Amino acid sequence: MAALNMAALGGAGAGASGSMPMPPIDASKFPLPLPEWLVGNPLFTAGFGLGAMGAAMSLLSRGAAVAEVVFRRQVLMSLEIPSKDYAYQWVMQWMVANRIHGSRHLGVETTYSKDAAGRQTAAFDFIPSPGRHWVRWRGNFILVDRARETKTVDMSTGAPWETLTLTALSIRPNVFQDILAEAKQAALEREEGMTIIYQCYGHEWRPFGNPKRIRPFDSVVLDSGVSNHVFDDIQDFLQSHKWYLDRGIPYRRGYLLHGPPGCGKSSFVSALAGRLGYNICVLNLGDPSMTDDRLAHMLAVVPPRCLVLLEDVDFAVGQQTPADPSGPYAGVTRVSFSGLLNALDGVIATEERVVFMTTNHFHALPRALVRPGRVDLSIYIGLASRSQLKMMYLRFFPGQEDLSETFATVCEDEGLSMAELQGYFMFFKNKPEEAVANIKEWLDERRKVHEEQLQKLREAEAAKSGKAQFEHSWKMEACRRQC
Ligand SMILES: Nc1ncnc2c1ncn2[C@@H]1O[C@H](COP(=O)(O)OP(=O)(O)OP(=O)(O)O)[C@@H](O)[C@H]1O
Repeated sequence: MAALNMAALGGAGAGASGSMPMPPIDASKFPLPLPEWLVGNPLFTAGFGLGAMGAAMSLLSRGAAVAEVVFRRQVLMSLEIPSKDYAYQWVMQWMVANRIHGSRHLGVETTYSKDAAGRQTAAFDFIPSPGRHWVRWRGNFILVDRARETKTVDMSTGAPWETLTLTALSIRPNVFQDILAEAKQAALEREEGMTIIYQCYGHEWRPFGNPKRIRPFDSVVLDSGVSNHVFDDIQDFLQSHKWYLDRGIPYRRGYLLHGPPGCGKSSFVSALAGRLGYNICVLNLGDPSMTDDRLAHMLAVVPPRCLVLLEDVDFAVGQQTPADPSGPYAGVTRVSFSGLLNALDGVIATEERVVFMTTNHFHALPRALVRPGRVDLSIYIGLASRSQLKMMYLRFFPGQEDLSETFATVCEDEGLSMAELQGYFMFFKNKPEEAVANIKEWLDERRKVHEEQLQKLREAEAAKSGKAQFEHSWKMEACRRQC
């Protein structure tokens, strides 16, 4: 077809350049006898010559295309990495580290961090924008094509699908394995000493913010022995995969941390994850877009080496159906209580996971939720005990054993949460004596505030019951009149 077109063009061209003298054709060289008037016609000879050139060029271009295919197949090799794959982000960062060549189209990724003095600094990383880029790596030139799908998007995130295609000469067959290994190693090093917090976006887990520095295990001060008890339990679980499999027991473990607010439930999960070298997937049952199906799905696709943290698990209690209009959280939550039970330990529940649940309302939890299989270990994390008061004081003011005793004696029966204590100590950085000297006054003030809050609550309750009583008597009166 291309050849025909060229010939046709050639003919037209010949017409246009008809004034150029063309050499006469030797009629004896044609396989078929041509009439004399045609052989001597300059238009015919010019068209014939151009047609032959067109055919030759078409052959050449076909040959080049075939040669390219052969070259690509034999000499080049390529690797496709879809954006859904873990390696995608690793390779993007690898490109940043290895500098991108040959492109003026770069994107910027800004990261904020704080130095030791609390100053905020911003760092810019140039990432490859969609298009072709060259990366020089260990003497090899790698062509990277970042292609963005324009017609379809990832329904779970709304982001367009993307693919990275790496192309390299195949003289080094392991080049891609080496690149992936290096990119993965660099990613692991970046994450070392860090905890990644994952949140769900649509139907997948994505890192939330920058990785956080690991919280030291002993920075969460619990009553004596509690931290180590949980740590030993989870260590034992993580080493018992085969034991569970051999006995046909689903390989999963559930922990429930309960107690008043601000006593360290979430902080403890974070410190525990850091000590185990795990990351955390946070699930929020109060998320209005969370449904029973989505909850089950998210628990099924938890990334490796992650603890799942289900905060305020009492949120789903009382919710009969996902959209129960009479449920206590009507219009707020969509996860039904039975949906939660099934996701944790029902037919659809998946294996291989560690779930931490937290609640401030342990007594509101039905037994179906706290039974073994869903909750295997339940731990009370309460208000500051004497030993916690002392330890917390010593964390802020190391070496002040005597003062820590005095401090603990004053606060012992006050029902302080660790969060309150932390807030108090922040006022007295490096002033251990002042922290002790001011504590009585602070406690008096705190009692006064609590008393005021309690009074307001009582008044609100009284107003509510008064209104209810009035409504009740009004209805009774209406009923009596009707009768
Ligand atoms: N036991 C503790 N040891 C050290 N710090 C603590 C402890 N408990 C709480 N804190 C501090 O108090 C703050 C709140 O703690 P955290 O969120 O872990 O409490 P929580 O029990 O999960 O509260 P809530 O039930 O309201 O979610 C954090 O800044 C944390 O550092």
